Amino acid sequence: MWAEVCSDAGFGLQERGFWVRDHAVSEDVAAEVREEILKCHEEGLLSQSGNKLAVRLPDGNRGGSVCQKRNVFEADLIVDGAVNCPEVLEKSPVLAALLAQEGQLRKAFGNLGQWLRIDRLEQAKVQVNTSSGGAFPCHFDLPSQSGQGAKRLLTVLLYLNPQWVDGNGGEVEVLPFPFANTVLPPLNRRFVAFSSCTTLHRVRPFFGTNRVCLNLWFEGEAEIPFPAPLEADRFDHRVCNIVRILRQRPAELRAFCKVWYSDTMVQSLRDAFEECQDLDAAIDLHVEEMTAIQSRIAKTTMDVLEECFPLKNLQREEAEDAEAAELVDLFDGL
Ligand SMILES: O=C(O)CCC(=O)C(=O)O
Ligand SMILES: [Fe+2]
Repeated sequence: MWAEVCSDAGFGLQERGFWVRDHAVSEDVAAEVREEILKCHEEGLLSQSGNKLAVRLPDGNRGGSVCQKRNVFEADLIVDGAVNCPEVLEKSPVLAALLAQEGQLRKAFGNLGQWLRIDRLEQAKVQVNTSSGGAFPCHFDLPSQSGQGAKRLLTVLLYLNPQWVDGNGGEVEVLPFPFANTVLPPLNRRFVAFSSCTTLHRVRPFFGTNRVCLNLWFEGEAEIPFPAPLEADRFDHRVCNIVRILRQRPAELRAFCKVWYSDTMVQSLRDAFEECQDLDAAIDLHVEEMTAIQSRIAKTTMDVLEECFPLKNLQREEAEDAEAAELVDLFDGL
């Protein structure tokens, strides 16, 4: 049921940590799965989605407070590798068959090379954003029990939105530092895969009717670091050095992203949650933590990154320069 994962996936995943493929399932499968998920939603089998926002508690400790996301409904079908919501799967035979074939995906990702092995489908979720701003704040898909044993590696999203048009919003925005932010419309049959623990992403506010998607989280092993170090001959060598260090230490990369994407993170929190005390407390804590991290980053590092962001391929830049020079020649004689 799943289309082949082609070889350019390996390149995208290793270099940028994400990869996009259209036509990932057939038109018929997409239509049937969408219908099944919407029917389950109509029958009340999906519940409103919440996030635990990190806040500073009155006793000074760091704690969590659950806030509901506006107009986002979901059901976890598989949790820790086991069926969690049998009532949704019983009513959704095509979705159940698609999930039963997740091994095809694992095998296809495994065929990308020795550097990647996907072991099991750890979690699966269906989700409906029902307009009027359903959004997700910037986040990483960290496993809930982020202890030693947790091996969550790859997030896969499948969008089922045949009516989506420009202006509906609900795009997933991937922030694959140090490359440019990538805004991906949730197009029907589109499949987006990324490294779960190192790819910052958010969902922009949605204003259409019923944005449907299937979320899969896979466990596995990848050559470390994942994504890989940048190829030194293709990019600015100073950025390659900084990125190599950050990618080797995913927790540092995530901390760095709090600084680099600070404004986007704050805006995404405001987009996803109603104005409330907990939201203000979460933003205050973000600013506090961001400021502490910022003080640990050397000014020269920030200067280099600011000069080069978003990172461009050196060869392509040279080709663009040559093209621009040709144009100058062309117009010189006029
Ligand atoms: O709705 C989407 O496009 C992605 C949702 C997401 O990021 C999540 O559930 O972790
Ligand atoms: Fe996510």
